[in-house]
Amino acid sequence: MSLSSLAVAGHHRRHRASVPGSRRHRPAVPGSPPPDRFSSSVRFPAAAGASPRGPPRRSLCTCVLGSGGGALAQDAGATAAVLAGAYSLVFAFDTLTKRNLIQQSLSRKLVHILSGLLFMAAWPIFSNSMEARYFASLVPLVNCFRLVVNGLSLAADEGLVKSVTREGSPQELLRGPLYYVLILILCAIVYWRESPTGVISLAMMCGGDGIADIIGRRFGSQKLPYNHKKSWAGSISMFVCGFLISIGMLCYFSSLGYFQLDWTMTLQRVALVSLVATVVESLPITEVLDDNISVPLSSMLMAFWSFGY
Ligand SMILES: Nc1ccn([C@@H]2O[C@H](COP(=O)(O)OP(=O)(O)OP(=O)(O)O)[C@@H](O)[C@H]2O)c(=O)n1
Ligand SMILES: C/C(=C\CO)CCC[C@H](C)CCC[C@H](C)CCCC(C)C
Repeated sequence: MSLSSLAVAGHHRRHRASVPGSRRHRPAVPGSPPPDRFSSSVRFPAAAGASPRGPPRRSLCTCVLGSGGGALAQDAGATAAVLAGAYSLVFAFDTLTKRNLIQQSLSRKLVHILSGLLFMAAWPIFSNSMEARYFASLVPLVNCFRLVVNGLSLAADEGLVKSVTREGSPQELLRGPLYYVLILILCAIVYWRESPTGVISLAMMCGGDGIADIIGRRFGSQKLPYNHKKSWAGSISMFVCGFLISIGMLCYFSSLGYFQLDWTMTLQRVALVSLVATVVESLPITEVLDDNISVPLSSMLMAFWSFGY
């Protein structure tokens, strides 16, 4: 069964399992679109296993591990692989920073951009079991513990501190980076591959906010009238790149069959979410509320209102 067929089958299994009357419960009448406040915005495939591409094929995992390759083995392997990727990413940028090949501030932002987007891009390698999202959330959870242990100076991972902090002080790990991984856990568990809300929220936090910093620091001479710490260049780049990265990730998950969207409506909705997140990020509230909280939460609220799930 291909990834997309797995997604379709798994998706419908979850839908049948959802509680009647809950937002996620939809009558499993083959072919009928789910009741949705936005009517034609979302389409779910007709029936479990009835992949638009014909009879389901064996999954990659089943082919590799044999017919006994279970969801548990697949999820355990995927968790180990993504965790190794997380450590490798931080190690790579620590090495680049140590060799003075990139500045520490750029290293931090590239880790900010790549970590969450690559984590999200890895979601399809997990199985279609109900437990898959919890396996995936183990990766940011392990990094959460890593940040706390080093932030409290109970351990000394110099590479981590250098590649993800602004000034190199361990206590910094307990703010932006910690909020960041907590948002990853939240989106993986609450939204997973079933909702555009989580995908868009992470795209805005990782892609939009990260690029706003890179562009704003470099080209942000024209400051915003209500916040002289932020600039038009940074905010415009956040809106444009946040929009494009959100659409790109939605295309990615849609192409694998996790959801089918009415793209005319989706482009409008994502533009609205990107505008709201950009305005929130531009506000002079960073001292009170970190961007790694305000940007994803405002995106979540707007996306959930727009898409309805
Ligand atoms: N809309 C924006 C966002 C950021 N910036 C530039 O990027 C810098 C850092 O932006 P900020 O969002 O405060 O970064 P943080 O999320 O706090 O990350 P870091 O801790 O690395 O600063 C700002 O001082 C500013 O120079 C900008 O010009 N316009
Ligand atoms: C610098 C950061 C935030 C400040 O705005 C990002 C901190 C990133 C964490 C230290 C590491 C997070 C790793 C991800 C949970 C998993 C990435 C896996 C992927 C395959 C690389």
